[in-house]
Amino acid sequence: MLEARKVSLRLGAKSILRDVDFKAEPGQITVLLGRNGSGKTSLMRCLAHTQTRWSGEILIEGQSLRKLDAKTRAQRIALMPQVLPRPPITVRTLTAFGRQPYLGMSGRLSEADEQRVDSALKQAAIAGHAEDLVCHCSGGERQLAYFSLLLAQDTPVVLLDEPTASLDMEYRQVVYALLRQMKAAGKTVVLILHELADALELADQVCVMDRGEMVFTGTASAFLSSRIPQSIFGVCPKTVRDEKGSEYILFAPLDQTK
Ligand SMILES: Nc1ncnc2c1ncn2[C@@H]1O[C@H](COP(=O)(O)OP(=O)(O)OP(=O)(O)O)[C@@H](O)[C@H]1O
Repeated sequence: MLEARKVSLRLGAKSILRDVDFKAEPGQITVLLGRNGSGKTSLMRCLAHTQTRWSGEILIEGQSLRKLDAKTRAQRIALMPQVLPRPPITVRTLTAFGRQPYLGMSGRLSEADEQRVDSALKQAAIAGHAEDLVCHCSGGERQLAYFSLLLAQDTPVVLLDEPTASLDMEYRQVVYALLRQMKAAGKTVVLILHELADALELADQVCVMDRGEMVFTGTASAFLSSRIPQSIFGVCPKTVRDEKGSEYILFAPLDQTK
């Protein structure tokens, strides 16, 4: 469980977040939506404490985020950032970094750590590239390599900032399946997405930010019956049914719906 109470962030003269309340539950996928520049990444960075200049309160499993030391924090919360570095290290070495918060004085991976690295590589469907350099991976492979790192870190809370950006349909489905596995494992999963239809399909909870404020929190169906699609995203949801009777949500730009 991850909770933010009245979180605000000022950077210089700019007010980036204002009194944001946010709650994400274990065993659920919470999707954070909003237009470009609405404050999603800033909020996620505060939640992971990679941005430390926030005020208010953030609780992780009931404990104040500020009171946790860096090692404990890394055992509780993992962040996959929007921009993924391309270091000249292998995918296996990258994944092994996920075990760092658990290493003892020797700094060496135990047998159990090595097994966790192997299982994370397999789970993220990237074991076949374990010895490839991250800097030589394709965009999709790199995304899966960082998923493998996230899995190896074994935290109850995972935060992902646009984990499917630049991925093709096939890789996107792999990532969505991994997110569902994390949810089934009881993790608190929070992600930022721009694809509304995908977001609604995945989300147990939808949160919408606008100009640094949280303007909507609810289920996908509450989102669809609200004015948010029109007022924030300028689109109108339409339900279409295929010949087998399966329903899909499409979003038409407002000026095409008149
Ligand atoms: N370090 C900074 N200094 C000043 N302004 C910043 C800083 N970081 C972010 N901002 C501003 O904060 C606002 C919110 O940015 P943020 O990256 O959180 O938005 P976002 O909703 O994640 O956008 P996107 O969907 O484009 O990734 C933007 O106006 C951005 O310019």
